[in-house]
Amino acid sequence: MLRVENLSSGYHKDINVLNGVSLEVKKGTITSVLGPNGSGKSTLLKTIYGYLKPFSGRVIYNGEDVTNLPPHEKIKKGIAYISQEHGIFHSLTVEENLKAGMWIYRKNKELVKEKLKAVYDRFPILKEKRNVKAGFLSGGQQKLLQFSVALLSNPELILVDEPTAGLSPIASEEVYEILKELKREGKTILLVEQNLRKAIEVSDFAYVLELGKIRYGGDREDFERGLKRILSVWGFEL
Ligand SMILES: Nc1ncnc2c1ncn2[C@@H]1O[C@H](COP(=O)(O)OP(=O)(O)OP(=O)(O)O)[C@@H](O)[C@H]1O
Repeated sequence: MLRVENLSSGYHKDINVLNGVSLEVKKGTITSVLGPNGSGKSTLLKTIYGYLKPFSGRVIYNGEDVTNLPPHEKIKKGIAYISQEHGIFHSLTVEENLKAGMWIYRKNKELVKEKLKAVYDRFPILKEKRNVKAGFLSGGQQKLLQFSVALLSNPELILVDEPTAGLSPIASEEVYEILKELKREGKTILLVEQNLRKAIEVSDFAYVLELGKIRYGGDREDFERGLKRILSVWGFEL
């Protein structure tokens, strides 16, 4: 579904954060990108989504070269992005955030109502808090709202950047459950996650990124062999 070919990218000309990254995300899978802090995981998602223009390389989505499409065009193609911190407006209520996310459907009142109902059926807590400003929600509830806004466009592929960063263990568990549920619904997920044990548990494939290069890639059985050793070199326990 998604193929990243030899992607190089960064924030300043001449300073590469990604140095020729290649990877593949198969339809219906959860694929993780793991790696130490600063290895370029977030930069990779931002480049795939179009927030950053790559220096070289290509992003192929469903056979089409989408390398230079900006984010709003990526959404139309069926790609969504859930960033670490952004994506919701703290001064707007839950419902206002959802409505803002449905701006393009605003004239179709029935559709807006239907989509709101779908969100509230999936996450009843958001219905309960629909008139609360997003900034007053707990970290876990804000994450649910972020997922809900991203899902409004009915994406096929969701890029998710460290969804459990700063969350309590209980809220994190809820996020992993959402990821598994989305996979069961047929969505494809490219995940950057700090909790290696959990990332591997929910993933079909994983790649290890180090200093802007893919050092390793494999499926869950491979994790047990090579990957465990690589991760232990960084001092991570699995
Ligand atoms: N907006 C920015 N401007 C300049 N440099 C940046 C910017 N964002 C990240 N970088 C640099 O790019 C490199 C990779 O950062 P990135 O956030 O992609 O890493 P990461 O693997 O996601 O790390 P973490 O796990 O800490 O989030 C780092 O050296 C970082 O300092």
